[in-house]
Amino acid sequence: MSNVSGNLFVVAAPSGAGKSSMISALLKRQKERGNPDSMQVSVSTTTRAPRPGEVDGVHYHFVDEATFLEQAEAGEFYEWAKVFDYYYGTSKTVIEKTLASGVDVFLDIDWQGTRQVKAAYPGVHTIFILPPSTAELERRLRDRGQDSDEVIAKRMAKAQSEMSHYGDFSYLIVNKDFEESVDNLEHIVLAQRLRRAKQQIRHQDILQELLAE
Ligand SMILES: Nc1nc2c(ncn2[C@@H]2O[C@H](COP(=O)(O)OP(=O)(O)O)[C@@H](O)[C@H]2O)c(=O)[nH]1
Ligand SMILES: Nc1ncnc2c1ncn2[C@@H]1O[C@H](COP(=O)(O)OP(=O)(O)O)[C@@H](O)[C@H]1O
Repeated sequence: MSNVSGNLFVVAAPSGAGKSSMISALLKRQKERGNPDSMQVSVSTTTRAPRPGEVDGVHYHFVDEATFLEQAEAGEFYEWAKVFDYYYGTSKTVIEKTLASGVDVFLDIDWQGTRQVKAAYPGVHTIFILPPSTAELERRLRDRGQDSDEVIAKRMAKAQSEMSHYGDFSYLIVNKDFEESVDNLEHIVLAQRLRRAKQQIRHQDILQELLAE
């Protein structure tokens, strides 16, 4: 177990901008570099139905509304929000344990959840992903081939208001060229990891000096 705690990152975007693909590509790169355990994506709980190919416990913890509200009432979520008619929430204990073990954690959450996380954890690094245009966003949602026309229309209708929250975030990536966008995400993550490690090592030095009589 590392004595340097992990960094918390929020990656938000309008649906279809590419955030899940970018996070997966970053995790794959880390694995290929022999660093597979340095970062994790938090698995949220949701009342949305699984899409074809989505696995319970891997993509989401899929629960019914009564279960979700019970968990929310019991304070089990770090943050939660209603997005596109469904509830979504982040488990508190998993985040705390993972960060304490020195692993960076990614939250793929919306702007409402981001506000709650910023209030609870001011050290969080927040990243917003924009598509190059709204026409391209719609193309990506269609090409993903996972949602009905009705669902896509609903997501497109909300995209503009979601994108209006980009100013709440510390970093902005326009996901045009995919590999370039993953490079940008990786640079942010590695720079913050280095910064935190330096800070924590320095804190240990200071503490040693103070206690060294
Ligand atoms: N607040 C909050 N938002 C979440 C959580 N999990 C997912 N979301 C957001 O809910 C929205 C819809 O997610 P999803 O149904 O997987 O669709 P997708 O983003 O198009 O793949 C996205 O903006 C996600 O970032 C969560 O735990 N909390
Ligand atoms: N830079 C890009 N250029 C073209 N297609 C992309 C790019 N980034 C992501 N995509 C595609 O767009 C679709 C939506 O991406 P996804 O990661 O599921 O978005 P989100 O998680 O933000 O909803 C997927 O089919 C993905 O392969």
